[in-house]
Amino acid sequence: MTVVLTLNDVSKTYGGKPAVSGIDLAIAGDSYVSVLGASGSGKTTLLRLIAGFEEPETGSIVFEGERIDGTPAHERGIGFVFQNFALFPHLDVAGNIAFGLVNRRRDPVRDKAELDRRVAEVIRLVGLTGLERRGVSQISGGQRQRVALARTLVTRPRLVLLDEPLGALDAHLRARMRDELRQIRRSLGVTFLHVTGSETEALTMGDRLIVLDDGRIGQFAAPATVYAAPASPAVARYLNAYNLIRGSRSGASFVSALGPLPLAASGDARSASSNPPPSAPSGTSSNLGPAAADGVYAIRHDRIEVRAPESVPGADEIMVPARFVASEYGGASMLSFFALDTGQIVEVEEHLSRGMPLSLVPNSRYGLAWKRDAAIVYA
Ligand SMILES: Nc1ncnc2c1ncn2[C@@H]1O[C@H](COP(=O)(O)OP(=O)(O)OP(=O)(O)O)[C@@H](O)[C@H]1O
Repeated sequence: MTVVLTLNDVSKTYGGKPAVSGIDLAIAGDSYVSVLGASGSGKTTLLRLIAGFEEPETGSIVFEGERIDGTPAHERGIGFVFQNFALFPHLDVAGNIAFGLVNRRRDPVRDKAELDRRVAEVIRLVGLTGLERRGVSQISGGQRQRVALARTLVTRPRLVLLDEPLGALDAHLRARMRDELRQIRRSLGVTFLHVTGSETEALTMGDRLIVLDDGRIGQFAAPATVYAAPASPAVARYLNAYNLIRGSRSGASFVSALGPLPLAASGDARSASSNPPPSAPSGTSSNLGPAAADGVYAIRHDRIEVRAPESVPGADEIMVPARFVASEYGGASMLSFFALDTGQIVEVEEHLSRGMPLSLVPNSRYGLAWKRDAAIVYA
């Protein structure tokens, strides 16, 4: 792996409050890296530090072998695309794309033929052929997004920072642009560092996924690894795919307000006990049940099966009673909400390709069953 960007112990505070803290990171060349995290977790700050719009208070940033912290943004050779594309309204599509190449301080392109060739090349790449002379107010949101991308790519950066680039687009266009962004990146062999608040986008786009947790790196791994084995309850929470139950580990059980949840026999249990005890983030404790204990039991939405309340669980299973509240039909899957006897709401995702789920009656009681070894215990 060739490393294109390294951050060593990078920190930044605003008014004494940490925005990012002690970030260590090595990003491979020719890769797509997504950055996921809650609002305020430091995603934009991280990009601004790399771009050069902010300077770190500690640590160093190395890009293509050269230390760049302290270097002005326009001399770093790093491209960026932001959510509000900030195109020049008085210039047409080609004019917007050419602008940066003509006006950059280092190595401006003044030769008309060379300029036209490079602009045409990138217009073809992002699929804007035929729209070169349109004003940017006369094209669609998706096309404007492509102009913003083209304007960056035409300068041939080795690294492009994208801050919620698809945030302004409608759901259909967003899904299409995800695929296009991946293809464009691959064809150029550049590295994309893409910030998003959407777990779906983060999981589908990146070859690797960084989860930021309160200004620190919560996990940096392949999306499938993060999804299957989140490093902490905070990471699991951002994925929006796990039910989290608070309690503590006691021998072969996890003791919660629901009662003891037996754990898988040793060897099967997936435990994240090497992680520090999770802290209770303010304002979210109701998602975790009673706040008495310092451990967390995580069970993925799609690992739970809904059964008749009187059914008997297998020896390797757990079953808890719950009251059905409501369902959301999602096309390929059904998301159902159940209230446990503790009042905590649990989500169950059933893939409809596996057959039609039980037809559920609101306020009726059911059994929620899962394999003991499907749980992840942070304790
Ligand atoms: N210019 C600033 N002045 C003061 N505080 C700031 C500034 N920029 C960011 N912060 C604070 O730093 C922290 C990290 O902010 P940042 O914008 O990086 O988060 P984010 O993950 O990008 O959030 P969002 O998803 O809402 O855009 C937050 O607590 C934020 O309030």
